[in-house]
Amino acid sequence: MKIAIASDHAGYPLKAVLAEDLRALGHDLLDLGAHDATTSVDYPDFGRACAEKVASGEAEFGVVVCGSGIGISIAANRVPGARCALVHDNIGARLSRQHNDANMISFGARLMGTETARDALRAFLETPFEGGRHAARRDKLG
Ligand SMILES: O=C(CO)[C@H](O)[C@H](O)[C@H](O)COP(=O)(O)O
Repeated sequence: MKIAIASDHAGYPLKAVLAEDLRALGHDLLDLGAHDATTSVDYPDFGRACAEKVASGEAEFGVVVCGSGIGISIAANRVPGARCALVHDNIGARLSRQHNDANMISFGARLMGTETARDALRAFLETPFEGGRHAARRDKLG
């Protein structure tokens, strides 16, 4: 799958780990930065850039990371067509796909463990949207 990934400086260390996992799984990665943890950058720029790749169809899914996961998910969700879920664990990752058809996932690198994020990302990618009663609700998200 083509997957876009982005972070700010705070999210960079976790983004690097997740990007490596995605490559190892054979996904085609579009890495939109940031490219180091020391240069301070602004999460809205990276959340928007990633969401635009997903909304345009250039990427099937998007992964975004900042310190808390909050700011970069807010930025992503301001792009029409992006459904970015701020996820803290495996069950949230699964539900974001099953019920919300989320096409982006957001993590807080300063708030969650690396292994939990790795596990949640795998769960997100392997879980299908359930459709049914959830489809009309998803459509109402715009
Ligand atoms: O914006 C955020 C909160 O949603 C992110 O966690 C940022 O990564 C954080 O604010 C960056 O903070 P810093 O003190 O500039 O490193």
